[in-house]
Amino acid sequence: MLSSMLLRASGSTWRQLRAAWQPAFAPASLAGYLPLMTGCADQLARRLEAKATAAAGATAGGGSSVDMWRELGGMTLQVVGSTAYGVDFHSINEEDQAGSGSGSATATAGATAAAKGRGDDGYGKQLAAACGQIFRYGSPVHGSPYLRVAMLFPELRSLLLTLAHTLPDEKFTILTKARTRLCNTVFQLIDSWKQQHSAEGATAAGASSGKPDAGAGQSNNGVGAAATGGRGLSGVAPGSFLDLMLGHRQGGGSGSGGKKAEGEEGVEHAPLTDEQVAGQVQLFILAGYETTANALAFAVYCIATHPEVESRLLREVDDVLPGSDQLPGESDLPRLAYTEAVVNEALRLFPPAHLTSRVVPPGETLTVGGYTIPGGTAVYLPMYLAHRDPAVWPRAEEFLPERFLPSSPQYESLQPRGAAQQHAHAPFGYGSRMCIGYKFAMQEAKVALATLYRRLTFTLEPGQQPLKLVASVTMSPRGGLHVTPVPRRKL
Ligand code: HEM
Repeated sequence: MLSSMLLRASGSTWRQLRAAWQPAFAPASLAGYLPLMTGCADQLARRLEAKATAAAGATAGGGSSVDMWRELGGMTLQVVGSTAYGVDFHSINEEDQAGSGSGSATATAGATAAAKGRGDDGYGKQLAAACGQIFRYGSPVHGSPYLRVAMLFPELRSLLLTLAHTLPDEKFTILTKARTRLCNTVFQLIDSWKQQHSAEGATAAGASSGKPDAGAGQSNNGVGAAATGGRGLSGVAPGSFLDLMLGHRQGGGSGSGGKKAEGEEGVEHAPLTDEQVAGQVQLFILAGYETTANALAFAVYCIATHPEVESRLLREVDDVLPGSDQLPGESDLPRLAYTEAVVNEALRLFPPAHLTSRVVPPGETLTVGGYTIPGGTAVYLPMYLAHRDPAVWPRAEEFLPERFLPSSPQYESLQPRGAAQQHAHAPFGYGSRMCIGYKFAMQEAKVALATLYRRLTFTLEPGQQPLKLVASVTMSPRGGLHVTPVPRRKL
């Protein structure tokens, strides 16, 4: 499954996969995900608010410390997991299930109810459990020693994998079992999707063998139903990433899944196989869960250490969302300009994807800073360092969201300088391999901050400043981010 993922693909396979991904990030699809994003953030906000209030009542004046990085991880996993598979992922702490449903009809609560009604609750739990084990035991830090050695010596990777499969240790066994469970569950979902669509008169046969399912178009446009919990007979919600992928391979018919990618007009790609579809859905979660959680945790840290930024953010949030239970809607997004600037500036100082790479095309050379690099060489681009380069960024080490706020009087004086100016801010990379999910991530981060800060502020626990970092595939706060949530209003 891993070998068929967009991230690892190249050449025409990469173009084929990238085209299949595009519809999931079209404006209509993003608008459809919005209620799920705000619903999950609201669920987390209410849980933290209730926890803080209970703790303050128990010990007069005392608060309740939480690891905000972990909490945000539960929320972003719930968002990408539910969006990806179209089933409720149950990854925000179970405690809040009771508390969340009452105040607002959150999308998640709706999806949960729908899932229970349809008996597909089990899918979400199975997928979430398998993903959890894959994240843990697939990482070089917590996983098998084989993975650590493979990270140090990438050229030995295939040999080490063969060895690991022949003589597996306990952690590798857990990882392979979790991957098998995940694959089986996804294939069940794909089969049920096919059954539903063939029951609707479509021809769903042949895709696994690589044959197009021509003419099996779905009639609904699907967008938004993933978020509202409306779902087809199959248990896969229309408008979810899985639904869009399956629709895409049916030759342009299904929902927004049939749209061609930008610049792809006239280009025909072979339909994706079941295995390729399953691989993309898994990558959607892998790529979108921890990166966005880290970005949000870094933003919370930056806000907590800059009271003037916090005051301005709260003013904007209160202005845009004046109603006591109001969640951000599509028309509110352009009005959350300062919130977006806060996310961008946090991404500059703390880019979760701190490093990316390119390979100089074989047979060509690349000249950088007076050095000539031969073809076939891997070149690493350290975004963390580039984002703090004082030759490029005025007041490089300071947290100043006004850099990203054109209406601010400080804007001009804070812009990056020199030849690198155009790509100086690159938390999502650049060029044709730029992060395909960046609009999804920015929308989620922005509405999550607005929804959380509408109810709460966060005070850092002693010892959290300066922030300690750990960098592996992504960069995250070392040991989490420990804060006390402070409710903004009396309950
Ligand atoms: C704050 C959150 C995120 C950050 C910081 C981030 C960052 C990045 C970076 C730096 C790259 C490599 C770009 C390059 O080499 O030029 C990348 C690639 C990618 N990202 Fe993201 N990402 C985030 C969220 C997401 C989300 C939410 C998704 C999907 C739902 C996603 C899916 C992908 C995929 C599929 C690729 C590979 C694209 C390709 O190779 O064509 N990312 N991301």
